[in-house]
Amino acid sequence: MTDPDRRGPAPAAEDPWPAPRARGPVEATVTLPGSKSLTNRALVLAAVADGPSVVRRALRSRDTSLMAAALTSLGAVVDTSGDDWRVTPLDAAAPAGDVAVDCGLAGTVMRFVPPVAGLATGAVSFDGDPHMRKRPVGEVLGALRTLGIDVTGDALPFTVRGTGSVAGGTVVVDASQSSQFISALLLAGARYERGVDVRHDGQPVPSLPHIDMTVAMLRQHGVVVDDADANRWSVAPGPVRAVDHLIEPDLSNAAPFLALAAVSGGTVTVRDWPAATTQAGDALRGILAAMGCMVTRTDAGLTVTGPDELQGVDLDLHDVGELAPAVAALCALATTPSHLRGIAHIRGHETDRLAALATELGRLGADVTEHPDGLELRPAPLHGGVWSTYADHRMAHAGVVVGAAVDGVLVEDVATTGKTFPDFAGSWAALLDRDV
Ligand SMILES: O=C(O)C1=C[C@@H](OP(=O)(O)O)[C@@H](O)[C@H](O)C1
Ligand SMILES: C=C(OP(=O)(O)O)C(=O)O
Repeated sequence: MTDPDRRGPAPAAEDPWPAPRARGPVEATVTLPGSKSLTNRALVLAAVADGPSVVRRALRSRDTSLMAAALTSLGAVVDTSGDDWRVTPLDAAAPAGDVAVDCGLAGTVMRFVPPVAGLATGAVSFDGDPHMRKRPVGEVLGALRTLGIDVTGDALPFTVRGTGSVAGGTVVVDASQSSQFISALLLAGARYERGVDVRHDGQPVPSLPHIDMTVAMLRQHGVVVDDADANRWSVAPGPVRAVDHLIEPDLSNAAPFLALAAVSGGTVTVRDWPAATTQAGDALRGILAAMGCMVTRTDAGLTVTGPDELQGVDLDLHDVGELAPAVAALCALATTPSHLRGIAHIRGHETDRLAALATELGRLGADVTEHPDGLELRPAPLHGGVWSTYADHRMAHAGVVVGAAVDGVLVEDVATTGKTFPDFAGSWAALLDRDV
């Protein structure tokens, strides 16, 4: 299985990586790579569209390369040679043959590609990294069976046998573990004979902005989506118009960079911050302001200036759980207590993030309590030590944020950031005037 961007093109960092320390206020302007969520949606929509299209300034990272490879194996042509990726959609009539899809550790590949595989012809077997076999996908696979697709299995490894057409119809899923269950069924649903009508039944769906992103992008492709009622999304059958997308910078990956301003009392600007966006990372503006930062958006981008004393916060991060690792790192460095709640679902992310954050922050001296759905942190002096990342890019982000403020933090496998950010270590070290 191909895995070209596991380490990115940059020289491998020392492992464990001595996280560079901010010796004073960091003053920097950064240009971030494109959004993973936007790139992988744009690729899926291009693969089921009615003509060729271009994904401009696509993110080139492990997750997006795996998505491009997966769609290619289903019969789409994805030319990733330049910054703008050119996609020719898959031809349902042309047998893809029996192929294998590597999901790596990408939730978007494991959940968004099986509904597309039903539209190809042939047996498509899915597998991924060891931890990926533990991440939930059974609700999506059960829904696909209800919609008329032959699927064997309830977790990785599983097989989808596509026949080139899917009946579609109504399904009920419990998406309380991941919003991606809903997005997955909506993205390809217009191409099903009866479209798809998805209802959620269960505890509240997390990460709703990501479903809004899916719906907004479907509408850009001319797909009719009814999301007027809570917990119900209905996609009318019809063509998915080919549309070129320009990918915004990844605002969730902005978290560690803006956090650097917060912990060093410096000023960091992230260029090209969109004035309007469906990205969950936009919530960083409010979160950092609540922690005492000065946050301004101008034509130059989003600028954050850190306070003299970082304030703790009491926040429900249910909608923006992917920000939790970086925010937890900031809370551990704050001068007042914090409570992060509503994020039980992040136990099903790249690792059990609540357990991982409690363990790693605790190991460096943080006063942290792990709850079933969150973390409580009280001010405590932190010290250096090894920070394990559990193959989780956002655990690495949290580790380097702590390491910017505390001497002697050694971040294991910082290269795991290649999941969504090529050469993260190089970009981070450059801000702190250090070679990798
Ligand atoms: O659809 C997407 O692109 C994503 C949805 C969210 O997943 P969950 O709903 O599982 O939290 C988010 O955390 C993930 O990083 C990306
Ligand atoms: C949860 C995440 O990723 P995935 O798309 O693999 O679910 C994440 O990037 O924080």
